[in-house]
Amino acid sequence: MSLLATKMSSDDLICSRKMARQNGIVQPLLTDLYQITMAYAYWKSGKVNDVAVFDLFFRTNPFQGEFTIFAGLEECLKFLENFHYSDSDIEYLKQTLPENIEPEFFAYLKDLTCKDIKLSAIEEGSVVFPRVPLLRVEGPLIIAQLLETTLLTLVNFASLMATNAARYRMVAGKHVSLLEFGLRRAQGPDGGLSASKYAYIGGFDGTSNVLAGKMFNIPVKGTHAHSFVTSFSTLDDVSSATLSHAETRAPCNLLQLASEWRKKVSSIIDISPEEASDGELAALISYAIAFPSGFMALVDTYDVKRYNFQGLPSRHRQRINGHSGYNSNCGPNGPRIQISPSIDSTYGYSTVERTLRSGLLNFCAVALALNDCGYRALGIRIDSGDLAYLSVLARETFDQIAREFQLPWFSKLTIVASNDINEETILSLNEQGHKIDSFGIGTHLVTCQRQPALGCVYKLVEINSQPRIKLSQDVGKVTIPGHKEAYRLFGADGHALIDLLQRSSEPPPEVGQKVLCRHPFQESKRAYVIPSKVEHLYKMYWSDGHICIKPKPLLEVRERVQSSLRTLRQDIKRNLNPTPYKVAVSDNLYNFIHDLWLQNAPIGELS
Ligand SMILES: Nc1ncnc2c1ncn2[C@@H]1O[C@H](COP(=O)(O)OP(=O)(O)OP(=O)(O)O)[C@@H](O)[C@H]1O
Ligand SMILES: O=P(O)(O)OC[C@H]1O[C@H](OP(=O)(O)OP(=O)(O)O)[C@H](O)[C@@H]1O
Ligand SMILES: O=C(O)c1cccnc1
Ligand SMILES: [Mg+2]
Repeated sequence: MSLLATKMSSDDLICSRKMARQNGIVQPLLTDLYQITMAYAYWKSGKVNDVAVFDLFFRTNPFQGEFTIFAGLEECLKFLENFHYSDSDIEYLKQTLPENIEPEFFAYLKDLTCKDIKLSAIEEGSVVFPRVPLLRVEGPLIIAQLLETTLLTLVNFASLMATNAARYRMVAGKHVSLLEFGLRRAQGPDGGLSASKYAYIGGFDGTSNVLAGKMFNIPVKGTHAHSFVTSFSTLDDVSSATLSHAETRAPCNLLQLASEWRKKVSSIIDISPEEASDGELAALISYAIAFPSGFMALVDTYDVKRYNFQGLPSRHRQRINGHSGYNSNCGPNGPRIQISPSIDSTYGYSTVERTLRSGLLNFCAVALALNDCGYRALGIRIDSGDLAYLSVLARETFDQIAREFQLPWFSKLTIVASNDINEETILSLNEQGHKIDSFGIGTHLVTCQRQPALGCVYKLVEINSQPRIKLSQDVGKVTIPGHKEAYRLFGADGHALIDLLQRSSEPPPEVGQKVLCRHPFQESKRAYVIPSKVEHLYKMYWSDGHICIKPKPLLEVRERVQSSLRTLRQDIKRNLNPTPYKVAVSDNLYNFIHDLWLQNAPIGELS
């Protein structure tokens, strides 16, 4: 990956690790009012010593998929560690809650910590499935209840984002670089920061978000914007054209060199230099002088819309799909690129042609001038038009130049594509064939446009050792009661086969031993499984007032996502109509659920 990236010294790395701290707004008051009013009502009704078990789980996988990535655990642990109402929090609550609240309740809140809470969880970065609790919170009812909203907000978006990012990684393949460019379009500053963190965990390679880079030690990368190009009008805008040669340090006039190269290249790729924008050339020269070793140019500024046809109805714009006219051939004066006829040729140049005529020509001229000064350009970014078609044309141009001037590295220049990209766009680009090395993705990724919430819930499943069930007309919403364990059973081929929930009092399933796995609600759906491997999904992460298992660094969580995804069969991960992964309960738990269900469901009377 060769986008312009910042360099970090080891001091910086230490500093950024120290900075990997709890987001400042995560604190006990980041909750719903009803948690605190319930806490008071529990306290008033003598429930201070009640002990509860809550499960945090979701009911459906997002994005019409059949898997989810669990994320947010590290933040949950930091939240438990720092849980404490400050004096000003207490003061605020005194002013906000009704006047009849007894002062002793505030004294109780003031001393509240999570020291009596136990938190068991699935490892962060694991693939997870509906109904299998991601977190199990045990401890005093009041404090366990007070944690609900904050734990949900920490897990819901994190898991949704990590899943979204993992899906982009799956469709893009492992050799394409994925950059998160979403901060400007995210759901506010905190949404943007979380999106950068969990996009990285899900498989993105870097972010343009500088604070995320500093706080979480994520590689920060980027190119430049259209405004940089449009701020230059003529070649006179190049204030200083001198660049020291990389090795000899001799002064080189980049403006002169680039202008000469533009003439030479234009004859080779059959584009007239008069058609290229001088302002754009001035901008690219200036950027190259600022970053001679990191020259990455946005080449689509002067496209048909911006240059010639402002306000043209969109139906007249260059449209996507269906291009077939790209291929290179050799003309009478040497190699040529054949440009396909533009769809809206009646209106002048299409985006495709304009991008080639101006941006690409100017880029090649500056890249070749930089080469004369001992530097290698990095590549281009395309942010409009038919990304498949343009990337192929750009690569062909690079290949032509590589051949013509014996510069093999020119063929390997990076092509970055951006502009409203989503999963479907990448799938479609793959189908069409493209030469893109890197996708810059913002809006669809960070806003999770296809599904904006995961829908994790936090349900009471046991109180004072008594199971609790929440009934619903909708069977899918009936909770699975009691203190449970979760196991992942692997099949003979090594893939994960089924997740099994059991009562904690039951012995764990064993390798090679037949286990009856039952659908939690449909009696006839059951199967025997002889696991080749059994993975106990829960570990205790928080107990006795401290973190028991240190959260792994982000990079390891990121690797965990990929290794966990590899345990899933391909048909469960496929984009279209994936096969559902099975989640089952043991026979014992099945009977327990249904006995409790009958006990709790009143018998109606017909009249
Ligand atoms: N070859 C392609 N196949 C499928 N989708 C594509 C292809 N090329 C681009 N796209 C997508 O098509 C959409 C094009 O949107 P839009 O018409 O707004 O862009 P544009 O024509 O470049 O205009 P603008 O200059 O305003 O950005 C984007 O979402 C882009 O990601
Ligand atoms: O399209 P997204 O997936 O949201 O990716 C981020 C977008 O943000 C930038 O555009 P913007 O028009 O804000 O600025 P620019 O001048 O750099 O293109 C960038 O060029 C992308 O188009
Ligand atoms: O660096 C970039 O190219 C970038 C950053 C944010 C948004 N769009 C593009
Ligand atoms: Mg843009």
